[in-house]
Amino acid sequence: MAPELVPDSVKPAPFTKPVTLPSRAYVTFLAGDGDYVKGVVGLAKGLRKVKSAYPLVVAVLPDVPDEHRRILESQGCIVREIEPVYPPENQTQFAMAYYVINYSKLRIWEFVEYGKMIYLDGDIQVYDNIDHLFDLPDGHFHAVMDCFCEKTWSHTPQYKIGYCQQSPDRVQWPTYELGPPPALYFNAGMFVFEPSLSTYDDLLRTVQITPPTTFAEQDFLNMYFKKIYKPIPLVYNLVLAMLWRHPEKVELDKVKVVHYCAAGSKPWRYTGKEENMQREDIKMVVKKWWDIYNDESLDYKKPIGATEGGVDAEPVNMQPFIAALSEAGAVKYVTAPSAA
Ligand SMILES: O=c1ccn([C@@H]2O[C@H](COP(=O)(O)OP(=O)(O)O)[C@@H](O)[C@H]2O)c(=O)[nH]1
Ligand SMILES: OC[C@H]1O[C@H](O[C@@H]2[C@@H](O)[C@H](O)[C@@H](O)[C@H](O)[C@@H]2O)[C@H](O)[C@@H](O)[C@H]1O
Ligand SMILES: [Mn+2]
Repeated sequence: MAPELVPDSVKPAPFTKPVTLPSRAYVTFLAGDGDYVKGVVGLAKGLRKVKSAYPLVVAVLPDVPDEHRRILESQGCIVREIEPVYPPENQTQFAMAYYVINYSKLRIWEFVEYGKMIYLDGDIQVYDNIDHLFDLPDGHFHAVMDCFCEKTWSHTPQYKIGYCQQSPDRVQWPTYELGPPPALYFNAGMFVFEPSLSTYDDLLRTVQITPPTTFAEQDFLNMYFKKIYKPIPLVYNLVLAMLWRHPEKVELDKVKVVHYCAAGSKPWRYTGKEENMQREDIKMVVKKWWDIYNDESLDYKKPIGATEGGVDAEPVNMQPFIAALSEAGAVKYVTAPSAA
């Protein structure tokens, strides 16, 4: 029977009405029964390593198997099933055929039990605490600007003339011939947003009347939030192509969030064979990802005495804890009357 702890330094605090702050959480998206679940496990462990104060919610499609959901719950994730969102019938050639399923990300606007959320792709890793981003002003859509220089953009006028918003002076946008330059455009692998049922309903209504385009929900979100989009520094979402497309803008040791979206850079599938994948900086960030993924000290441990596991919760052995405290002389404890 665990003795009752009665720290003699504790005085009952004067009763104050608890202040309930709108809750906050990170959220990611998982589809399919493939290996992206490794990305989400890595993300959960990375957020733990940087001591984030907020949970990670995982919006899973129905095709995510129970075994993967259990793995995520065992890593402390909050697993929420969502229904897919499909764009209207279309002949569009998405940059990647599987992008069609990424419209399902829009379901996260329905998570209104949270006042503010930070969305992170499953192929993202967080290497420094970014909890302060939750304090960004409401009423905007905060995300990092994308880069137009990869072949995936070859269908666009900006790619054809070599213009990129990351280095607008490198090739000037020919306003006379082409009109105003494209609006600032964000990468949809990471963004700060406020869930809202009215926005959610409007998003779903609007997506059904918007012809799909190459970058699927990323293009759609850029169009939808164009008026309130606020760029945040690149350290919050390093799209890896920036390393070879705009190296002068990247200080790798200052980067807080790495987005493994360059072709061949997904750590759990890394072979090093694709273009740019033999770069020393790429090999270093892939190793950093694996170091976290393989670090068992970062696995989730149920809080002491947590019973959320119900009847199967492991009885917690309090003795070492009490011994350490009593050695420190911090606590005088009395044995609670036996319940037996
Ligand atoms: O088979 C898939 C493909 C994508 N995703 C999710 O959708 C996000 C967006 O896809 P991806 O990151 O591959 O796009 P990229 O950023 O590489 O263009 C991923 O990070 C995952 O969170 C997934 O769970 N399973
Ligand atoms: O479904 C569309 C996807 O579009 C984006 O990926 C692209 C984009 O970043 C391009 O700029 C890169 O060239 C490309 O490599 C990369 O895959 C988002 O990262 C992803 O979350 C998702 O929205
Ligand atoms: Mn991604």
